[in-house]
Amino acid sequence: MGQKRARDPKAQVAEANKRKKAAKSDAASNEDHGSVAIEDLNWKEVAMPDRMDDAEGFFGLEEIEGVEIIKQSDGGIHFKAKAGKPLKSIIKPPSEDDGEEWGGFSDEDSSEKSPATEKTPAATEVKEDKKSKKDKKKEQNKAKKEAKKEEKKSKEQKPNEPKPTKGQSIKAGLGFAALDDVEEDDGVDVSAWDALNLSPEIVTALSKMKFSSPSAIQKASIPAILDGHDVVGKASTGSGKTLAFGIPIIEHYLDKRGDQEEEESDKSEKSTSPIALILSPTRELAHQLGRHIGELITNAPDINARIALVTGGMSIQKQQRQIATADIIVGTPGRVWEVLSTGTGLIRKMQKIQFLVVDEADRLLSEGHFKEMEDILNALDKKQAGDIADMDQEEEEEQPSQRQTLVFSATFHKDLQQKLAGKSRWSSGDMLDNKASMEYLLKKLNFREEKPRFIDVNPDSQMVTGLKEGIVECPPMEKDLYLYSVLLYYPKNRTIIFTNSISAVRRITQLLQALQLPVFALHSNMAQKARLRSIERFSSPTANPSSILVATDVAARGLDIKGINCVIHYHVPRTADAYVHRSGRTARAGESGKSILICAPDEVVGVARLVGKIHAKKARKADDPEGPSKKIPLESLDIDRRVVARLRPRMGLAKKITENTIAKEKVNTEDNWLRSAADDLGVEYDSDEFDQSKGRGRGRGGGRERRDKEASETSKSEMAALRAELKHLLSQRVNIGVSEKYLTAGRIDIDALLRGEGNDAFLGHLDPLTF
Ligand SMILES: Nc1ncnc2c1ncn2[C@@H]1O[C@H](COP(=O)(O)OP(=O)(O)OP(=O)(O)O)[C@@H](O)[C@H]1O
Repeated sequence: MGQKRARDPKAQVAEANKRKKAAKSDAASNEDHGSVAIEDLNWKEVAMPDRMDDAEGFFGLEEIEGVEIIKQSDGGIHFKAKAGKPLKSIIKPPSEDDGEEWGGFSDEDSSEKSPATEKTPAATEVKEDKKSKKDKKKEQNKAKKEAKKEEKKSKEQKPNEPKPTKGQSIKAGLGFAALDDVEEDDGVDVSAWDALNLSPEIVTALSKMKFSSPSAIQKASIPAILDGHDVVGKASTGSGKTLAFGIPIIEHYLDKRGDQEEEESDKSEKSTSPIALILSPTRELAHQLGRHIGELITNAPDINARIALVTGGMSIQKQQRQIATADIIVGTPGRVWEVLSTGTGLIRKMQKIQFLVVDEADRLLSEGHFKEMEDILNALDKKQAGDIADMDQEEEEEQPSQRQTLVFSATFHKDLQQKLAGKSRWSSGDMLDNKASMEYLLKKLNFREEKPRFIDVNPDSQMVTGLKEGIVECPPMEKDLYLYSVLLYYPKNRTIIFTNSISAVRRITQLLQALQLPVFALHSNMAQKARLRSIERFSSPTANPSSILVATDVAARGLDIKGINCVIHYHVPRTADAYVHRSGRTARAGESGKSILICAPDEVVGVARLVGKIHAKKARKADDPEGPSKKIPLESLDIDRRVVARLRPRMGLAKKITENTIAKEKVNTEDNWLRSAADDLGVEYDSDEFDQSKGRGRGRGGGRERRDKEASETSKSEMAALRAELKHLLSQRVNIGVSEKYLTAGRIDIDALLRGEGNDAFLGHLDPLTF
């Protein structure tokens, strides 16, 4: 039977000293007699869920298994191993301090581990000694790095090896086959990274990934992070922010591994405290961050850092097991908190992290994640979730943390930016509004330095270079028609369409499906697996190059999908930042792309103001003749009226089919719900009777329901007829004022069409849109 004892934390230090002095001789002599004293037993702390960390009475329980109690003649109690178990299975192994490594420390120094003595001069000495040892180790590592680098360089400098051009080497998008095998000799010249003095392992990975030079944010942030600073990084979408923090994390992993190899060479188990916690606002983004950093690890020789993904939709227990052995944890705040707070010992592990990364920080700190962020930050700093009103008191208790805090985004609203840069003071008023909550969280981030390094590599422009911005104005009821027209203008473009509602995502997806376009949906009401499947299908390298993803703003931030050429805003974004992030799904990593707003006339003024705000700084600099123009770079795109007219019939049919399908689904859902409610009540459900009693079809408010009901009653044969008619129309090219008999009269480049080039959706000459 397992034995338990209460552990008195105060007596621990003294007991440790006593135990240590007596351990060797006593253990040896007891072993001879087959019995062991209580203090020599290999006690194990009883694990408690982190939420019960402060549970009085349980705290400090220890247990041991496989022992038998022996009463001694002098009344004392000793223990021996149960029959069949070796004695050593119950004896405490020699402590770390017993090793020769830290020779020269007295027994008193062994209490260095106790928090009570951590700040004594002796402990400081130990720390300093450790530090100098660390420094030495670092120097050795550096020397090793240099040597390896030289070796690598000489290998790389093969004669006649063509150097890739910059454009060739930069490719956006990880694709989902990102972890595919990479050819050993497939690397590029990476000498442009030399100034950052990275480990050869990482340089090799960068070469294999074909990242020939660091991006501006990487060049500026990596050295600052490696030097131990807190960093707030701002750079445009798709500019490589992930590796700007990912590379220093892996560098730290290598350093730590080097230290451990030396310090733990005599230990059977390696320490598994994680190095970094990376928080992201959405599941997709968390997965992508994990994949991107994972790609760096996979391509680096001899790096086995483990990444745990902690997002909703997966098993909590599994995630807890993964965290226990992970080096890097990437997750969304809600799930991270759920997993940490219900786990055992996980919070304590997390308190040892070296890096806390808040990606898409303006979103994480401002919106909807307040509670979980607060809980996580409190837990990291060993505080209980506090009342906001108690902030002043908490302020006094706050100590700068040891970890580095890295905060990144493409957008920081002015106020947040100033606060992060330490240019404006924290307000201490009512903390209940949004702005105040954000400030409160910022304080909770607990930077280790008074002012973090604020690195803004694009202070004058939030929009990425290589992006063209356009606007299509259309009648309010014809957005679908104009959307379809734009899609046909750019038939071989991978496109994301953003809407402001889940119902719009559902409707537009069905509409475009009816029009036989390769379309996928993404919104937060979808099951996790369906969400990942949509992204995977949309982004797969083998997917149709004209694939379309219809999404809410859940896809607006961070998603890095290869080859997206076009972003369409079906609904005007609600904020300027949303416009920046949505548009940033294209024109990534030096590529080009276009962002098109579809607007009703009454939306145009608001849109112009929104886009103007984003480009304001650039426009203000227009006094400089070499500088950018004062004009807002938003092209008005004219869709040929003939195109719109020719597409109207097919759009009419597609809309009818979609409305009928959605109405049927709705009525079925409602019927199912009523039927089960009637079942619960033990009454019979008659839909006609219910309709009459509800007055369906009569009076105010009955119109929509009536239409739904009528639509849902469209017979199968009517639907089949609609589908057949649409199919027929879709099988034909859209004729833009040319008769089939003139096909060969030089107005159409038949050869180009046969080669699969040009726009084969149309018959006749069509002026391209201005971009
Ligand atoms: N040094 C580099 N050279 C070339 N490509 C790079 C480099 N660093 C990163 N990339 C690629 O650039 C793309 C964008 O990177 P990342 O997703 O980190 O951008 P981001 O700045 O975080 O964008 P967002 O603000 O939209 O989240 C990725 O496909 C990545 O593989």
